[in-house]
Amino acid sequence: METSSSEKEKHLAAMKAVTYIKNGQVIGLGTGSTADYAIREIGKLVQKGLQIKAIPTSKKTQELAESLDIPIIDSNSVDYIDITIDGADEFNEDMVLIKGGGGALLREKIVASMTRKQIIVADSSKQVAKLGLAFKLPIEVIPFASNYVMNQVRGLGGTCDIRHQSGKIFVTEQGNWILDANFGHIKDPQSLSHSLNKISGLVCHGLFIDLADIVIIGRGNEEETIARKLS
Ligand SMILES: O=C[C@H](O)[C@H](O)[C@H](O)COP(=O)(O)O
Repeated sequence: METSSSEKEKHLAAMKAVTYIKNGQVIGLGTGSTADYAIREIGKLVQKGLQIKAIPTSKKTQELAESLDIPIIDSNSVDYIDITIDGADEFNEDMVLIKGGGGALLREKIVASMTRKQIIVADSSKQVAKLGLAFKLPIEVIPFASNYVMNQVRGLGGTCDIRHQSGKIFVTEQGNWILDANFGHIKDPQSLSHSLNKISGLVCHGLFIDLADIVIIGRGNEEETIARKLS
């Protein structure tokens, strides 16, 4: 499975993250290659007797969890989630994230909002001094509104492309489209988030602000933990 140093770093971060899980908790399962390492580790712990219930953030994650016999529950059956372990495409020193590279940002943001302790796992390449330069900001839109939203994004100083996959428009699990928006260096994520949230037809954007409680970064042969607040 581990083919490169970044895979090793993802694995290290994921292994550390699962140590936060306690018996009886409701666990949010993120989406992506880093979250997958944590899900596989949770599967091993479940086989050894750990009792948890899990809420997946995508069909792919649900399928992986089910294949490992991790019990799945409906997101509407609980009022909160104890711990979620998820990845990120970028994060900065303020623990502001860009997510959505895999197109799962909407369910990921809902799950993060329901979560008491959101743990982000990442390899060291995801840590950036300037958000938005290396990775474009994913924006989920209702297809009917895509041209309108693109014009509004232009008005905010960004350019964007409709995401394609295998020559076709990428459709999210909610039936929406993703715009990958380039704002250059996102100097004021709060302000941009606020402006984006006001656009009709824009369902969700990939800026996660004040949602991460802990970021665990794999760095070489070790992992490093950054915590936003004590709990
Ligand atoms: O939509 C996808 C998610 O936001 C992922 O958590 C993000 O893209 C990071 O994925 P990976 O761990 O594969 O780099």
